[in-house]
Amino acid sequence: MDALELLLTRRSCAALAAPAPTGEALDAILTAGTRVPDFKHLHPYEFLIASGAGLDRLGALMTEAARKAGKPDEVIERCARLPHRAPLVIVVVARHKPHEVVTVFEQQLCAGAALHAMQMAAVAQGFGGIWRSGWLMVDRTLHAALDLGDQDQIVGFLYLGTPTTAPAPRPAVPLDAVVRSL
Ligand SMILES: Cc1cc2nc3c(=O)[nH]c(=O)nc-3n(C[C@H](O)[C@H](O)[C@H](O)COP(=O)(O)O)c2cc1C
Repeated sequence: MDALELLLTRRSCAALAAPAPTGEALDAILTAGTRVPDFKHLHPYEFLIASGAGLDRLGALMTEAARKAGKPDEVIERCARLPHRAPLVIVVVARHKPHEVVTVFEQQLCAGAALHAMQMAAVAQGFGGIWRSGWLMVDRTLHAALDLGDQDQIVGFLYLGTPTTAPAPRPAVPLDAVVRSL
């Protein structure tokens, strides 16, 4: 797919089924995540991959986080199923690298860019995906369970798989609503 066409027509897809990207396709996706703009090349990110039994493990950690957070029963019960909305979930983490110039925020932006680059690399290979967040993205119990430090931050859950429905084209944002000449 032409790069500009991909950028101008991209859609997320929440309706995802097997097969998930594996092997060389998955390697290309992960590599795309490492090709993003990265001030001082700190690679301030980590990609945690869950598929198969890994989805169950991630769901169990989310369930435990919901329990510890005192969430209502229906929220706790739903957590185990959350990761199973796609055959592959990549938890994208901003892994803080202490640096005298590059701030925590800049490192988080880099990790967010990595997430989107991976989503686009998946689409370019015929797969689909969606960037998800929610309260679990900022829950420190889940962070600790994933062996993340206090300065680390999950920036999103990238759900990937094969689209079961083709998303409709998205209405264009009028440029004059978001662009201003200085
Ligand atoms: C930081 C971030 C967090 C998001 N969290 C969610 C989410 O938890 N659930 C969801 O349905 N969409 C979420 N979205 C939006 C979807 O990723 C997607 O952009 C949206 O469904 C619109 O589809 P489109 O990308 O094709 O326009 C999030 C987007 C961003 C950038």
